Amino acid sequence: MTKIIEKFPYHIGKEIGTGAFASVRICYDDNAKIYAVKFINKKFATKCMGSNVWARRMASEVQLHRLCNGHKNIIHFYDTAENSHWRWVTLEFAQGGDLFDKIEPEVGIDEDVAQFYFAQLMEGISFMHSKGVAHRDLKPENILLDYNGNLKLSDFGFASLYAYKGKTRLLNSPVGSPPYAAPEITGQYDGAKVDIWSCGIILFALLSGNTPWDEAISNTGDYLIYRKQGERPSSYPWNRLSPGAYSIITGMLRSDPSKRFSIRRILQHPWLTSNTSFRTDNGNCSDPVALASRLMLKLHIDLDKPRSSLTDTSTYGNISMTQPTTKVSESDIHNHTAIYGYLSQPVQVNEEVDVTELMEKDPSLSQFSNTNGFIERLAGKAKNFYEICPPERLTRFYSKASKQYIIDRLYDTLRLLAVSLTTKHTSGQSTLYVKLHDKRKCLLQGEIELKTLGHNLELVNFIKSSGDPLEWRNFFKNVVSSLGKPIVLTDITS
Ligand SMILES: Nc1ncnc2c1ncn2[C@@H]1O[C@H](COP(=O)(O)OP(=O)(O)OP(=O)(O)O)[C@@H](O)[C@H]1O
Repeated sequence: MTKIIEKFPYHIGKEIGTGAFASVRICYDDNAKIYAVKFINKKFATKCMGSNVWARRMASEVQLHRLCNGHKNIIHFYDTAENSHWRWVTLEFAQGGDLFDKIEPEVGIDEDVAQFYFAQLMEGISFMHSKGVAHRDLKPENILLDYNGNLKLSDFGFASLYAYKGKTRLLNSPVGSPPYAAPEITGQYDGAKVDIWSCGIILFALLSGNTPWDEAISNTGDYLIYRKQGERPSSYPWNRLSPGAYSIITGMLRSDPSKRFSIRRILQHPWLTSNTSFRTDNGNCSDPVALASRLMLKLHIDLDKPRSSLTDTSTYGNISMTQPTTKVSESDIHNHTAIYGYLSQPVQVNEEVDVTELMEKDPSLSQFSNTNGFIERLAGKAKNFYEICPPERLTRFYSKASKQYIIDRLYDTLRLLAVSLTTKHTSGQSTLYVKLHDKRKCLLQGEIELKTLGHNLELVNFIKSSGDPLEWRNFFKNVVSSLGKPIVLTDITS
């Protein structure tokens, strides 16, 4: 691929994510070293935020991320530069994708796997706090994995310096995503304590596949019930947690920040110190293949069981605090090139793909199987995490139905789910751009890409561009369950 941006030092590959003002793409240098580069369209960011606010936010993100360089559970910051149109930030590429893409909604992951990831999360946060930096936007979108399945914290867009040279200060901007944000976020608050709250919600989501409430900033819904139960709930799903997990989570989710567990107390909690089955002495994963297999074996879509539809997706209000409402107009989202121009052009696919070999090695097929055989077979041959748990999103399926038939059925289903939708057809590929709100009323958007692989085989890929990966998987499950077995291939022989 050619260098097409003035002064840009890397070759540009495919888009791997988008944020409020950014398109994140894989890029590589002349030595084939890979990076994730976050491109910000300066004109667009300035228009939405005002030049002063944007310049200050950018400077702070870069400065604080650089300050937190040097920890194995934090994405490494390399460099930043700009030309007349673009500002770019060069980062370590988290090759394993989103951790929460590998987590089953409403189910979660096994407790020892959660202990492993939670310990890595707390080590990353503890390092940030030792530098005086609060992240303030901890949520599944910002928890990535490297090549070996180790956790990497990303996105310093809302980070803030709360301690410097022994002095601390209270913060006061209401940032974060409602399900993960601490109750005190609307007033003055201690930056370290709001991060601890968010990590408590993340641990709850790791173990149960859901967040405990829509938001804790008002005394309503499930949070109100939690408060009424003296923050010692005994109902489902709290009663599914082991005593140790219950103790650490409720200690982190104390509404009074002065009573909330400190990082020190969390790191010394017996629930965290007692089980180290996946950890080496330096905190990395001791058995990446076993870890990946355990994650994959929890993913399951039962095509014989009808699923309840997404909740009211037609309401377009109440967007996550992280997502400015002035963000991108509806037409901009569906016409991505309006904002990102040639950065968004689809990458070319290799037409000479060997379909049988591809399917035999594709772990995403295992989520439709009722047995563990597929993953056990892969694990028997695998040497690395990514051979079992691939970097590509697992929200995809194969089909032998005709492309037009799949598109028609997708249209029917998406209409029922009140998903906003536009379509683009190019040779050999059709793309449906979707935008909806998840059950927490946070924005979810991405594309459903249909690619003909030959041999009457279509690959249907649900690629999230922004939003909660757990909710994206929920959306995928709803659509796939509604399409059902005649369309979705459940194993390589069907
Ligand atoms: N270093 C990375 N390696 C791999 N993927 C990445 C990396 N950085 C970001 N991404 C992907 O791009 C997405 C958007 O990146 P990021 O959250 O940094 O953008 P943002 O503009 O700050 O987003 P937001 O609007 O949520 O604040 C992430 O959710 C992730 O899927």
